[in-house]
Amino acid sequence: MTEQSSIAEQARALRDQLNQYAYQYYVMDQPTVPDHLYDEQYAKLVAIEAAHPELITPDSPTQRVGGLIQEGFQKVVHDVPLYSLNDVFNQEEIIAFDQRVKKALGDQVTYVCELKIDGLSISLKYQEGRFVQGATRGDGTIGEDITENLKTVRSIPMTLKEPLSIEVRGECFMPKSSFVKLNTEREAAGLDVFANPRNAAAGSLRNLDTSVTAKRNLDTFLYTLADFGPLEVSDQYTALAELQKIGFHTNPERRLCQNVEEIWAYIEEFHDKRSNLPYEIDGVVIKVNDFSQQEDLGFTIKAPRWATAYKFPPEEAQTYLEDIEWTV
Ligand SMILES: NC(=O)c1cc2c(=O)c3cc(F)ccc3oc2nc1N
Repeated sequence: MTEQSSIAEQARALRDQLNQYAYQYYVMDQPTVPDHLYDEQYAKLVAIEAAHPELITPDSPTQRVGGLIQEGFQKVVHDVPLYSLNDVFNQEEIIAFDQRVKKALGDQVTYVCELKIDGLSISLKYQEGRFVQGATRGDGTIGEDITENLKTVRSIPMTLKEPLSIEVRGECFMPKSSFVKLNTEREAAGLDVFANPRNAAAGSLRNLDTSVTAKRNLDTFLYTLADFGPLEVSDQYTALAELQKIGFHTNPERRLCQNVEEIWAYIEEFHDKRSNLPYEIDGVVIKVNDFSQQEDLGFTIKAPRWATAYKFPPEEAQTYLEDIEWTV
């Protein structure tokens, strides 16, 4: 083997190892390697790439730091629209939703409940397993191309575990700890603070300087494929497991519910747990689990008939700010 190819081999091996560590850390929430070992291997890759820039690849972990100053954001037309959800606010409305669903489908319906992450809707496109485009939801049909910003979000895979050409949708959010740290720094620097993590995530993602995005510790939970074609999945619960298997961060609190009682128990459980979660939620999304049943129900002009979003009462607005000493 020549010197050059062994260097290229070293770079590829380091890249793959570091990307696998990142998958374990950001997607599986199971750190497998002490930070100093990660840092050592990262430094080796940086050194090789500095000496041999031609070996830098788009999925190298060294490309996550951003540094591109963009003029503006291009528009992206979503092939499959990103619909919004109809909101419900109490148990009676959930019972009515369940009755409408069963009127159309019969009694054999299973639901999947997911936490409603209070972030920014994003759509991610992959071609043969490589990340090619990321966009905001926008008005559901036209969004903004924020591909370069999303490349700095560590939980978004630059290459999938399988060479799939797919489009996935989910939420990009700022964890509460990152939000408090950011506002503390901004306060100390005499800058305006962000009102809530959702605004902070939006401001960080839609920043023309990607090195700013890279420093904001954004995270993601993906929850749906725009088309299920390439993956053999027939229901939402399985789809979430598949999304995780191919490389995406999914929210672990999802639960299959057989009836309104189980849905309501899930809602009460996470209403109580809400303030202890490391990210903000503003409710629970209830979905018919089976995809063929989702298809039977279809969509209205603006929302799916097979899903609804239960919103927590507003007066419980997040009060986690009280646990830090604000400089007076
Ligand atoms: N914020 C969320 O955590 C969240 C949001 C949506 C949607 O907006 C959504 C919109 C649709 F048209 C269909 C399914 C959806 O599923 C969703 N699932 C989630 N977990």
